[in-house]
Amino acid sequence: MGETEIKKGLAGVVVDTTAISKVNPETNSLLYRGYPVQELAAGQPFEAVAYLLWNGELPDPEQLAEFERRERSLRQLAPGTIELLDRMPRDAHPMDLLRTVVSRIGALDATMLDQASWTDPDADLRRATELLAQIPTIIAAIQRGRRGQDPIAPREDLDYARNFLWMTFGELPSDAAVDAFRVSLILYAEHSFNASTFTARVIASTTSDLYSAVVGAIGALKGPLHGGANEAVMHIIDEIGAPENVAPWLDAALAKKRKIMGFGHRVYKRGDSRVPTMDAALQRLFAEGGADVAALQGVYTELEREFVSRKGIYPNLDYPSGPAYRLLGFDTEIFTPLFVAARIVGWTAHIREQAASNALIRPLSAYDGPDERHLGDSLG
Ligand SMILES: CC(=O)SCCNC(=O)CCNC(=O)[C@H](O)C(C)(C)COP(=O)(O)OP(=O)(O)OC[C@H]1O[C@@H](n2cnc3c(N)ncnc32)[C@H](O)[C@@H]1OP(=O)(O)O
Ligand SMILES: O=C([O-])CC(=O)C(=O)O
Repeated sequence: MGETEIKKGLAGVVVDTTAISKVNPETNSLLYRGYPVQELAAGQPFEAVAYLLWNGELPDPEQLAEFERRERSLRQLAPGTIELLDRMPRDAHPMDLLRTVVSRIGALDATMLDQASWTDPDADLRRATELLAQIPTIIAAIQRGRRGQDPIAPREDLDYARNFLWMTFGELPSDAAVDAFRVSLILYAEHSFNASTFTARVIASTTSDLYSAVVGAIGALKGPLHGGANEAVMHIIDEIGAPENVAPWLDAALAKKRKIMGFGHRVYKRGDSRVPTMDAALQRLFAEGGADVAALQGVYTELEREFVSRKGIYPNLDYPSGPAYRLLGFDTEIFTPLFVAARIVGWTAHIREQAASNALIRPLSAYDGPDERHLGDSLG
C-alpha cells in the first residue's frame, strides 16, 4: 500500500463544510446555526428548533404559528399505512417497520415520477415537513400495535411533543415528562457529520431523492454503535438489574471486551456536550418516582460512576435518553425510532445543504487483495 495513509472509519477527516451545526470537542459545545443547544433546550419548542435548522434563523411568532399550523395539518397517514403495518410481523423491529413505511411514503409521492424534482429545494422542504409530521404518527401506531392496541388519531390542538405522547399512550403525562421528551428531541435533532447524516449526504450526493437518503439514514442509525445505543443501554441496565450487580457485571463484561453501550464517542473524548442537559431532565423524571424507579436510578448512577472511574470513557446522549424513554413508558425497541423522529430534522437539513453545493461523494481505497492473476494461470 506504499505511503498511502489510511484513515480507517474516516476518523479525523474533514470532508466538507456545513453551516447547520458545530460540534466542538475542545469547548465541549454544540451549536445549532450558532445557538448553544442548551439555550435552545431550555425553553424553545421542538418545532422552533426544526424551523431554525431548516431555515437558518429562529422563527418570529408569526412564522412559528404558521409552521406549527402546517405541521399539525400534515400528521395524518396516507390510506393503507396501518394495513401495511398490520401485514408485517408484529414483532419485527420497529426500525425495520419505520424504514419500510418511510420508503412507501416516497413511492406514494407523485413528484418522484419527475426526476427533475428529486433535488428541488422547495419540494424537499415540503417532503421534510411531511416526514416530520408523519413519523410520530407511524411510531405511535407501531408502539400501540406491539401492545395489541388500535392507533389513536393525531390531534391538531396539541403541539408536536404532546400530540406524539397522546397518540402513543392515549393520555398526557406530567409537565415534567412532556418537557423531558421535548428536551430529548431538541438534543437529538442534529449532530453534524455523524454516520447516519453522512449516509444521507452520500445518497443525496448521487442526486438521488430525499426519501432514499432518509431510508438509508434510518438503516445507519439502527446500528448499536450509533443510534441503536439508546436501546442497547436499556438492555444493559435491565441485564444488570440492581446497583450492587454493577461492579461484578462490569468485571465480566470488560473481561470479554464487551463495549459498554451509551459510553464513548468518536468526536467528544471528554464528555458529550448534550449529556448534562438530558441528565437533568432524567433526574426530574426520577424525582417523580413510580414503579421500578429506584432500581433504574441506582443502576444508571452506579454504572456511570464505576465505568468512568475505571476507563475514563464518558456517557454519550444515548445513556440518559434510554432510561428517560423507559420512564415515559415507551418499549425499549421504540427508543431508536424516537431518535429518528428528532433526527429527521438534521438529516433533511443536510440533504438540502448537500444538494445546494453538491459533489459526488466517492473516496478512494487502497487495494490489498491478491496481485494481478489470470484465469489461465491456475491451469498450470
Ligand atoms: C448518538 C450516538 O450515536 S453516540 C454513540 C453511541 N454508541 C455507543 O454508545 C456504543 C458504545 N461506544 C462505542 O462503541 C465507541 O465509543 C464509539 C463507536 C461510539 C466511538 O468509537 P471510536 O471513536 O471508533 O473509538 P474506539 O471504538 O476506537 O474506542 C477507543 C478505545 O476506547 C474503547 N471504548 C470506546 N468506547 C467504549 C465503550 N463504550 N465500552 C468499552 N470500551 C470502549 C475502545 O475499546 C478502544 O479501546 P482500545 O484502544 O483499547 O482498543
Ligand atoms: O456524532 C456522532 O458521531 C454520533 C452522535 O452523537 C449523534 O449522531 O448524535
